[in-house]
Amino acid sequence: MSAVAIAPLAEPVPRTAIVLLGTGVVGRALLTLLGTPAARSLRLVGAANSRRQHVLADGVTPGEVAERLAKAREGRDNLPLLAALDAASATRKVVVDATACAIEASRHAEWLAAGYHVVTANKALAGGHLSGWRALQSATAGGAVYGDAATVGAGLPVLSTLRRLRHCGDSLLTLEGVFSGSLSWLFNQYDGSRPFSSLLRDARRLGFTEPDPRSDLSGEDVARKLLIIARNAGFALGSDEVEVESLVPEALRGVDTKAFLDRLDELDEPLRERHAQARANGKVLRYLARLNQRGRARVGLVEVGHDHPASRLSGTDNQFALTTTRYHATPLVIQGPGAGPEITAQALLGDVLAL
Ligand SMILES: NC(=O)C1=CN([C@@H]2O[C@H](COP(=O)(O)OP(=O)(O)OC[C@H]3O[C@@H](n4cnc5c(N)ncnc54)[C@H](OP(=O)(O)O)[C@@H]3O)[C@@H](O)[C@H]2O)C=CC1
Ligand SMILES: N[C@@H](CC=O)C(=O)O
Repeated sequence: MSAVAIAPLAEPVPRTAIVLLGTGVVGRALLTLLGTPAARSLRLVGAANSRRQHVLADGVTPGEVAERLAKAREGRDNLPLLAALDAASATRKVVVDATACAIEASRHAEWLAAGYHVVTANKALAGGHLSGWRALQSATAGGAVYGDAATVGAGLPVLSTLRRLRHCGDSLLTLEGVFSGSLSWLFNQYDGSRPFSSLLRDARRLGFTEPDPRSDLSGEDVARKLLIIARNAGFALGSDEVEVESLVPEALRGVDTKAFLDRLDELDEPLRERHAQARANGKVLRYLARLNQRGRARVGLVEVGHDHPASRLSGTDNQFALTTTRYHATPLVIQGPGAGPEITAQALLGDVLAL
């Protein structure tokens, strides 16, 4: 039998072309998923970190991104990335934002208005000033989709559930829970036997914290999630309307990230005292977020009894208790791991595939 040469199949026009901003812990986990069969309908045409980018309209191999970026010349410009999306002739063009960069987030509305879908783990726009949220609402009116599942609960079905309830005429009355995976992980195991700073180093190493962990400890990241949920529920809540308790000592608020990381031990004594006080009261510490029926919002550290639902969480568990006009006798509770690169990347991939 003679061997028959089979001509390679012409590369089909991809249905969805994507560019990835951010190749940190979440971005890298997404690159891994882009190499799996689940992502076969997608073509990655560019990727960037804060300093460099690599663009190829014919397709970038996800597994080669790190090497390509390392070899690329220094310089960042989003225009070639958007041009690669246009040149791919795909049915859908998607910018995936896996950065924590406020400047990139400030461009989301502009990209949407230009017809690019945006899928984001970056909460800075939707959870920032109300004007940014309003700009997003106007920008999606043209049909481009804002994929935001990763911004709350690292992809737990919170926003999708809320939208579904609203679609049926239900309304959110109150919201309460633990919205931070890193703070959940920290307080679920902090018993005073190990310095808080040592646990925080582990949380950072495991990819649970924000690039600057002060975004978690200051309550800012939790406040953003509360704002995103509240706004999706129809509350036009301004970022200055959330009362936020910061766990970052005054002296560590203005220093740069490196200096902060070098001085983590300064967190230990104040938290040891809070923990001892809670224990003396027969309680445990949990960082809770609350929105009441009058729209009053607060995030902060609370002593809760052992009968409180948040006292029974483990790992990075988030917990969202939604009381609505129809879930009013007991709340609808969504609970599960709320931080980590792999689940967050999956939330991004899910939003891209859902387009
Ligand atoms: N970790 C988690 O569990 C979760 C994270 N998120 C969100 O995911 C996002 C990313 O988090 P994470 O991966 O942990 O953070 P990392 O710090 O690990 O990664 C951030 C990445 O963004 C890159 N970056 C910064 N500015 C720009 C820019 N202007 N253009 C392109 N790339 C840029 C950084 O570049 P460089 O490498 O050069 O520094 C880095 O690669 C954050 O918004 C976070 O809130 C959401 C849910 C859960
Ligand atoms: N740093 C965040 C990650 C997800 O948004 C958290 O701890 O929840």
